[in-house]
Amino acid sequence: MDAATLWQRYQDWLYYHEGLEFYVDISRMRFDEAFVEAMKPRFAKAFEDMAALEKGAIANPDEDRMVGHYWLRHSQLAPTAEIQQEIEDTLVQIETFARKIHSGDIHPPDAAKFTDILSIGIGGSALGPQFVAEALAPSSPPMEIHFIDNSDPAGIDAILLQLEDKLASTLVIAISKSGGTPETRNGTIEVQKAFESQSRNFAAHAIAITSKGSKLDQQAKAEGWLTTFPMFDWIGGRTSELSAVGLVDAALQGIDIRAMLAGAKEMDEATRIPDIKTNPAALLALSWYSAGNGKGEKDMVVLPYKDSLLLFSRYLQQLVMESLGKEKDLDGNIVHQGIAVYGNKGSTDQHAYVQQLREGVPNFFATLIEVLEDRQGNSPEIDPGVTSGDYLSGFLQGTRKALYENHRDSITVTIPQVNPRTVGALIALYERAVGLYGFLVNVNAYHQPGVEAGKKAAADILALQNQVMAVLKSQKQASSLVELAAAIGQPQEVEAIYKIIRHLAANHRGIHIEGSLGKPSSLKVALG
Ligand SMILES: O=P(O)(O)OC[C@H]1O[C@H](O)[C@H](O)[C@@H](O)[C@@H]1O
Repeated sequence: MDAATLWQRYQDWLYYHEGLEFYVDISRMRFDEAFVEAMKPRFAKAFEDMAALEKGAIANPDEDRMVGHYWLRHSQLAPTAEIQQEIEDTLVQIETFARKIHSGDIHPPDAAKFTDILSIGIGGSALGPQFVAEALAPSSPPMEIHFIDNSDPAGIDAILLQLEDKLASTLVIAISKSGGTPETRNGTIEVQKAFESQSRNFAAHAIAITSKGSKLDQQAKAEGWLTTFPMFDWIGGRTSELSAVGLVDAALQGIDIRAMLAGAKEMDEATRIPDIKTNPAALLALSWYSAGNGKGEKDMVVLPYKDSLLLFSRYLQQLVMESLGKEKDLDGNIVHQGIAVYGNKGSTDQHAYVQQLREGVPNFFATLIEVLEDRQGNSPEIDPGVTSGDYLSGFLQGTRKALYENHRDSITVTIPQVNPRTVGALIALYERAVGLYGFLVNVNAYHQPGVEAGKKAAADILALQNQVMAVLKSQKQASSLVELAAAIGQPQEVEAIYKIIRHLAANHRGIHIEGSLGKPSSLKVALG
């Protein structure tokens, strides 16, 4: 395509949202008008399905659930007055709580104010709060946030070490929709023990964000935690950033949560329009479909050219991959759908893997996120008349051009600044694009049956470990791994038992080993 035709294509396809000053440019995705025409009937159906979802249809049929994250920022859209009231009450509850924490009206037993937040959660109960903290926390926030998002003991230690001298003024927020996720439970128990080791009353430092009646909810109520915030049944983990899950952390850090919600609401209005060309989420879904043939044949590489948006690609990884990565479509056909997402930030990644993007296996399309404002205030000159921000902007344009010239497509999303309103809008844009794409390829974007298999297998390993320990306790002589497996009645699990023993031995858990760990068949294992 010559320069004049490309410039015309740019102008023809450029989306601009006046109020949000938000641009989406899909001109560097190589689809043609015939493709757009062919997609129109599918989009017409997707727009209808989306409208039904927003009205409260059971859009997550396997779990028999409504899908209501759009109501969070426009409560009047909720299908019942009761849900509308719950949304509004929770928002007021969050704001009142944050105000009282900041003022010291609610304070810990041994300090005048809470100074730090320890947010414990995983998946959708961590990624949104982490992304928003990185993007929006002010330079001197009223409270500093820390996260535990794994069951890694060394990771937990690192966070507890940071907080060792500040536990007296630390507010712990346990976040789990189900209230039973093991990683979150483990982190919470370890933190509870850390408080107890300093003879502090954990309950007076803790709040929970969880579904009503969950195990976590019951624990918080039974132990008299400071308060609880509800996680609604009709909100999925990966679309929960604008529910209490994300808003409590954000409000406590002094982030304007009403502005986040307002930005999301404005974007929702723009992405509700049932017309491909004037709907930015439809433009993204169209581009994803064209890049990967509607089968996810190309990965989505996300490159925000702004350090504070570093975690956006990680956040999108769950939103896109957990929503779209499905074995079966809604009719039960095996489809193996999905779109792989990865990325960190530009131009940093230019010096890491852009070499492969430009010249290597062409199995991706890029999404470049551009922020127009370089920094608040003036920039020093690096070269005469040139700032660091000019370089960054040049690198973005350069990468886009170099990729396109070598037949690598890209989308560019441009926002004026990173602020609560634009971040809310970005979240809403991608939530809607994922929803529309899910309808286009006919998958349930709101369940995650595949995650359960791994969770169940992990629980089986822990059960096996208990059985191994019970057998070892009852035996005087050392046993081989094969003998142990036979004693448990699970001869097929020798390899799993070997790995359990190796892990226990590395952690001083009373296991005595003879033989070489490098030669599993040589091992004799006993307690003591
Ligand atoms: O909020 P929770 O119930 O603890 O769930 C946390 C996460 O765990 C699961 O494995 C799901 O796949 C995620 O969608 C969810 O966000």
